[in-house]
Amino acid sequence: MSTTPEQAEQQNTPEALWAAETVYRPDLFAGKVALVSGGGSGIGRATALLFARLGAKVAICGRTAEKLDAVVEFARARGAEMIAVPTNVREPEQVEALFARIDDTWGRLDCVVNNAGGQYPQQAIDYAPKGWAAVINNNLNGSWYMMQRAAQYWREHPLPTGVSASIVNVVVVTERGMPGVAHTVAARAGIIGASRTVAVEWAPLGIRVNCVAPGLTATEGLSVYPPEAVREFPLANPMKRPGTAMEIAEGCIYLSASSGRFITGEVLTIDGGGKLWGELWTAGRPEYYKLPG
Ligand SMILES: CCCCCCC/C=C/C(=O)SCCNC(=O)CCNC(=O)[C@H](O)C(C)(C)COP(=O)(O)OP(=O)(O)OC[C@H]1O[C@@H](n2cnc3c(N)ncnc32)[C@H](O)[C@@H]1OP(=O)(O)O
Ligand SMILES: NC(=O)C1=CN([C@@H]2O[C@H](COP(=O)(O)OP(=O)(O)OC[C@H]3O[C@@H](n4cnc5c(N)ncnc54)[C@H](OP(=O)(O)O)[C@@H]3O)[C@@H](O)[C@H]2O)C=CC1
Repeated sequence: MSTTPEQAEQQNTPEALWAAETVYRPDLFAGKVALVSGGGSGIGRATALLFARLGAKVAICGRTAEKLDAVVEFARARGAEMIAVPTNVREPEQVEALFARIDDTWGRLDCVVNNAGGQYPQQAIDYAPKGWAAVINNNLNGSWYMMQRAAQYWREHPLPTGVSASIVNVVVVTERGMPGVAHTVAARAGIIGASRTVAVEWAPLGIRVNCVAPGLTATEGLSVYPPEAVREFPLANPMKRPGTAMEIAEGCIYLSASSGRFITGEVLTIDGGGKLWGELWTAGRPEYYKLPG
């Protein structure tokens, strides 16, 4: 990769993220509360720290308490208000407890970035039913439980007139084939479809619902991909580099902030042009598709 794993790791440290340049003004989210799932690492951590830098009170969730605690400790040491709520988004009762904790702590919620997710690379023809179900449960059902609970929260606790609530679902690019991850493409296409429909149903509640579709992004999440796939990842887009967690975070902020106030039901693709050109073999390139020489 033109961005090496070491460079990606350096860009993704909390220190580097906190110091990274941003176009946004520091009080953009003053008085507002944001929830970021999967906030203990990668894109979720970058988004949570950016919300915090811009004045939001932030709740982060994920399954691993240690990862969340490290982010919270870092942010609090810099004056931010942040809480960690260990949560498996696949479990509706844990999602319920998460929203109760936010309500008890701040009595308000403005923005949800529904970023938690994951999959594993394998040729689709070999997926075990349990593996397909795990990915669908994580990325379709888990994301849905979070969206639905957020909407219920805003139905019970409407924001002041003129202030919209925002849900941003982090998905994948679904317009093109993505060999090796058909299960996640299916799950995320479901979330995109649901988002377009509830963007209409929930507009009367003042809720905007959008998606961000990252292209290949250098995070610790890429460690599950085989080395031959990772070597080819620069071929995934015409810019011939992976995106950074900060580049995806800034897109999530754009849709969450007042900059997104007339945008709902949309998918913002941040992929360096990858859906227009490039090759992505997440489980390695099969013999049939090997290039001559
Ligand atoms: C446009 C460009 C897009 C680029 C896309 C490609 C790049 C994308 C990158 C990312 O999204 S990285 C960020 C996300 N991080 C991850 O994906 C890593 C985490 N992944 C996981 O945690 C798992 O994949 C999971 C399935 C989501 C975890 O669920 P769970 O804990 O319930 O699963 P397991 O108990 O581990 O496994 C259940 C079941 O799943 C099958 N399975 C799991 N891993 C594999 C594997 N590596 N190979 C084949 N099959 C797998 C298997 O059936 C498991 O059952 P058992 O065999 O264990 O009984
Ligand atoms: N990096 C990339 O190239 C791309 C990433 N994406 C998507 O972006 C999102 C962030 O990925 P990225 O930052 O790269 O990778 P990470 O693996 O760093 O982030 C995924 C986060 O989600 C959390 N998570 C996973 N499953 C659950 C669950 N069931 N409940 C709660 N939290 C969960 C993980 O924490 P824990 O394991 O502790 O629960 C982790 O913090 C994911 O949805 C990913 O699929 C989409 C396209 C490309």
